[in-house]
Amino acid sequence: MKIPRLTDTTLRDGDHAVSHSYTPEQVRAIVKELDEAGVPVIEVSHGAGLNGSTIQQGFSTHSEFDLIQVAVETAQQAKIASLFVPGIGTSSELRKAAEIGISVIRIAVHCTEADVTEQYFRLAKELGLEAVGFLMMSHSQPASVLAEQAKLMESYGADCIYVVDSAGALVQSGVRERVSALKDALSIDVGFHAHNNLGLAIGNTITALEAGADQIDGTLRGLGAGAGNAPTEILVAVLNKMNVDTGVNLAILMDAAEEIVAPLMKTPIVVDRDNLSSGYAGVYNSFLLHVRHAAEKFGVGVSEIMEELGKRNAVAGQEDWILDVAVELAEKKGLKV
Ligand SMILES: CC[C@H](O)CC(=O)C(=O)O
Ligand SMILES: [Mn+2]
Repeated sequence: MKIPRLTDTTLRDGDHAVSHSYTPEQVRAIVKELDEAGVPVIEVSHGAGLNGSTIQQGFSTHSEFDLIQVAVETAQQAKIASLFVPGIGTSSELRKAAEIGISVIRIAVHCTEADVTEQYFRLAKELGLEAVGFLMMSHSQPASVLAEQAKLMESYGADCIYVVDSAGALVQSGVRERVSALKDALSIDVGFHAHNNLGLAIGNTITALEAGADQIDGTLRGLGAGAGNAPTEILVAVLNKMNVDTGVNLAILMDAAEEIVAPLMKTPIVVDRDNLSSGYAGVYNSFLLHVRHAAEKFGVGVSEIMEELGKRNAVAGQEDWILDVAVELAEKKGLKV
């Protein structure tokens, strides 16, 4: 197995889990430890990417550009990355983040919408950035479709394409097929980003590496959206046991996870019934809060609503389906709506 490049996204995916409340002091403390540990890439931005601080995505307590600036100033060896979702972010935020000093931009779209990324890959390359494609909700399409989408991104100038298991819905065979298909189709790096809704974040990441992935993601203590991500410290521990030397200092990561990140958690990151339902149904975790409200209001189960949304292939932006589904389920049960 080759030595993967590790990106820690505690300060981006983890931003969802702390309700966008990171402070400059917290960013400084986390970047300092990750950098000293030797983590090569550290991602910092609103959880939904640059310019995500809105009523729809949730307002941030501090300007993400201030947080990115702190990260750039603190890191001695690590590259600072940001996430960019076309439609949420615009060229102007991408330019500003590049000016502040990020080195890597990760451009994320639903996994059938690669065609909207062309202008942003081209701009990223003009700005001298490393550009990574992020195919979100990769469980929802077969490997062949992902490979076509990834090839489009490669043609726009991407340096790496990630299979992103946004809903934590993939099992190991699904990861293997998808990563292998991208490895066969592309001549650039392939990455894998896990969520833990089925309890498989670490196992799936190792499977991705066995299938040839070059880059992987983690977050300290698994802090991330939904059931969280693959914990960076556990990934390094497991890779050490497998004699894959990432060069990252495990002791520093364990201390940072325990002493800096664990105290930030409002609730522990666990695979509870609701997170498991969302992963099992393959529904993105941003639906969960609204599904919980609808379930309570109409007297139906969260898992029943999730199952139906999964059957309808709901993707981010279709949250308005939740009420229709809850009402239909309640009516079927003869409940008053
Ligand atoms: C809204 C962006 C999203 O959180 C990206 C990501 O990490 C994922 O899809 O898992
Ligand atoms: Mn994620």
